Amino acid sequence: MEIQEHSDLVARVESLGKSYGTASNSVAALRDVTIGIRRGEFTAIMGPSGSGKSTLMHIMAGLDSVTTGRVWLGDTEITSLADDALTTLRRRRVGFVFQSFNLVPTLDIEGNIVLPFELDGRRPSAAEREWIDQLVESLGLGARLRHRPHELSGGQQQRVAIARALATRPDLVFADEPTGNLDSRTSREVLALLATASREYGQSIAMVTHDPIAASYADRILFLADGVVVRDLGKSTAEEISGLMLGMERAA
Ligand SMILES: Nc1ncnc2c1ncn2[C@@H]1O[C@H](COP(=O)(O)OP(=O)(O)OP(=O)(O)O)[C@@H](O)[C@H]1O
Repeated sequence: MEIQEHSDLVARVESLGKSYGTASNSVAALRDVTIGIRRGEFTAIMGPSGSGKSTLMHIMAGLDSVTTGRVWLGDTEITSLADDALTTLRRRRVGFVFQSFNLVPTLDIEGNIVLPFELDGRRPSAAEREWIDQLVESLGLGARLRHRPHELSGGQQQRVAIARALATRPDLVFADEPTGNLDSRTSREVLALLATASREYGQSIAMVTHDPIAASYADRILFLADGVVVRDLGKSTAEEISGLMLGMERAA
């Protein structure tokens, strides 16, 4: 039965192809990709520039359309959902953490963290409020709730973005180079927070990264090359990941 086979997957794509441009001038960003993101895991997506990482992430998050193939978020096939249904689904079931933090500058930290609820036209329930308070506490943001994003350091801003992404307990958090703008010490803190969210709260996370150290925090590492998944690794050290990347570059 399809549902049982895939019940441990929080997102999956089947025979996914994505091309940009016109027929005569077409770029194949993804070619016949079939892959699932496992529930409760922290998955890193790696690969050289132009290998299709962002395209895969955007399609799985319902931010971009497919050329061929099918996409599911949980049990919902999103491939043919109308825009408004997709927007609602994304708001309720997906969280995002970006390299550039993407906080709303005019809102204070509290306002940024509860924004996903506001956008969904509601306020957090008592249980959700408790969860948010717990997140704020564990991310060390308690003293900052009335501050604006520009008053915080980069690492603090990214912690706010993580709190916002986790606040609705989404099925899946997508993190796009979440440490790209942070120094190495702050990067490690942010990565440790993501790993903790996955380990302790069962949060599923898919993170695009170029950085072997960042990927070493993940439970699983998918490597893309030329629009195809070429390796699917379990937890690995930064050295193992670097070695593999070097080998792939030499083979290319
Ligand atoms: N909107 C677009 N229009 C045309 N081509 C695109 C578009 N977006 C991506 N591409 C092409 O698709 C391919 C895959 O791009 P993608 O951004 O997914 O790669 P990536 O692995 O995320 O790269 P990077 O690590 O540099 O961000 C590339 O050849 C890219 O030029």
